[in-house]
Amino acid sequence: MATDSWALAVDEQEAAAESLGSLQIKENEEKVKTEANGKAKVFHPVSQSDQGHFVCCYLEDRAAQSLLNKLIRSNLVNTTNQVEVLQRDPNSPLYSVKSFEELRLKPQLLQGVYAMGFNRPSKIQENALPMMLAEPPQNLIAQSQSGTGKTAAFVLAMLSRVDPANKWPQCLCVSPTYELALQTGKVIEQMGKFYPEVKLEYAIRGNKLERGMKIQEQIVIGTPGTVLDWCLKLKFIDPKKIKVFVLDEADVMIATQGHQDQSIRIQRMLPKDCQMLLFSATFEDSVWKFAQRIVPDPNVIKLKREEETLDTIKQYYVLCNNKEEKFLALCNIYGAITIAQAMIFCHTRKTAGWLAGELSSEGHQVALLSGEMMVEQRAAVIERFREGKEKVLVTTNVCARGIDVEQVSVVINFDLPVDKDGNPDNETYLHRIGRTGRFGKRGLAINMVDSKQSMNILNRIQEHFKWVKVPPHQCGTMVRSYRKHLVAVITAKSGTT
Ligand SMILES: Nc1ncnc2c1ncn2[C@@H]1O[C@H](COP(=O)(O)OP(=O)(O)OP(=O)(O)O)[C@@H](O)[C@H]1O
Repeated sequence: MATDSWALAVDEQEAAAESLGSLQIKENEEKVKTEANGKAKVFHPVSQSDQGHFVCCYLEDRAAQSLLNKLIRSNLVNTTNQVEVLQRDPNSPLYSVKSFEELRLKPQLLQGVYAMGFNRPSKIQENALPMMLAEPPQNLIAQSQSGTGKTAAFVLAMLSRVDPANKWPQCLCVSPTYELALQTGKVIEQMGKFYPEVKLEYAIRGNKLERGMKIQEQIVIGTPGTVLDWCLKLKFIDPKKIKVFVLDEADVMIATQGHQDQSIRIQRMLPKDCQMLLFSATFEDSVWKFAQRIVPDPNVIKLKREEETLDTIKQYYVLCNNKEEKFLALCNIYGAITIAQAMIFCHTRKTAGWLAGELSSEGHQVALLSGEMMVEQRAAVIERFREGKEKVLVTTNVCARGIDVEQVSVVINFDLPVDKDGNPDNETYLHRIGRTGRFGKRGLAINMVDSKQSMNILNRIQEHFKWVKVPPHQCGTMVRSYRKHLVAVITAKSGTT
């Protein structure tokens, strides 16, 4: 396919974008005429019902597209002290009053934290750590936005609680997937680098230990099935000696039937006074209630619905008619902006496979990750992506949660997330877009809308999170001033042959 009309030099794009007046942003209007680069253009708006209360920008020529490119680019540029600025803003989830020293961490752990390049704790770290380290130990159910440092928070709690003189597992951390368990394990290794007496074991598929042995490592991280086997069948771990039990991505561990059974069976084997720590970026109401029932007398850190999304992630949607147009729109986006790394989410393995093939034939370095792959293969794909060997990761929901790759600047919902009944999956939406905009970085989330039904899903997601309605005449300035939750339309038809 040709994207030559997108291959404008940056200067040319900027110059065209300066013709601000030529861009028309209208709502509920049947036809918008505009003049750009001296050419008259007719724009065909989507139907009024499609628009809902999103702001629509009709961008069907170079000048208009260039403006959009500029706006998008300006969203992706990070000022050098962005994180520091956010950490001083009381409204930011990265804000903290205290320093790591004031959190009274062991000197070895402080060294580890600083070696990882952390300067100050985030809000969740500042609030949760004193609760997790208090005596006597207290249970905690904690919610904080994606990429705000929950993992680091519970890892520091585990490393602080273990007694390195005791050579048996004392902290057990359960993650929903193999690759997340590996990722969290890496954080434990990095943070514990100056505390070598504390050792870690992975309870994940493929890690075969000799029958009859007892684990000596103080921290065990794993997936629920293997952890259960190691406690119950293989008796590698004595669950009665566990002091801290962490459920990462706790809502999915509770909401998914298989995970719930296994997690509850593990929990029942633990001593009554074992400290329970539950973390996630999202907790659907029913799951939250259930969590409070299974965790005795918990401290609670909960976000308001409107706080769940990050200001630093800008959201757009693209109107298309079918799968092929969605692909075209994707190519246009690639032709228009420089994307460090992107994650593209599809509903089925079949679509993911098709899309990865199409993108590869367009010359993109693409990795494909889906549920039917062996877990070791999946972990290898993520590792290559993390190392930047591939720039695009096409995946299904299997990768929606937790994966932390700093360079991901764009998340694309090729298909919007829906549950098995076809209703919007609000939680998965947040987790997916949270793969970008990690710890103060700016990110873009672009949703492909290809039917009335998918528009309806997007509208319901917007309503669920109480996102702000953007007055159309303010659209351009809103993008510039980074107002919250802007959702604009880029039409799919631009730049096609
Ligand atoms: N205090 C800090 N200062 C600087 N960077 C930090 C700090 N805490 C965590 N980070 C970094 O921020 C990124 C996101 O952190 P982390 O993965 O812990 O977030 P999370 O809240 O667990 O995300 P998710 O909800 O997606 O699981 C990581 O790369 C981590 O190294």
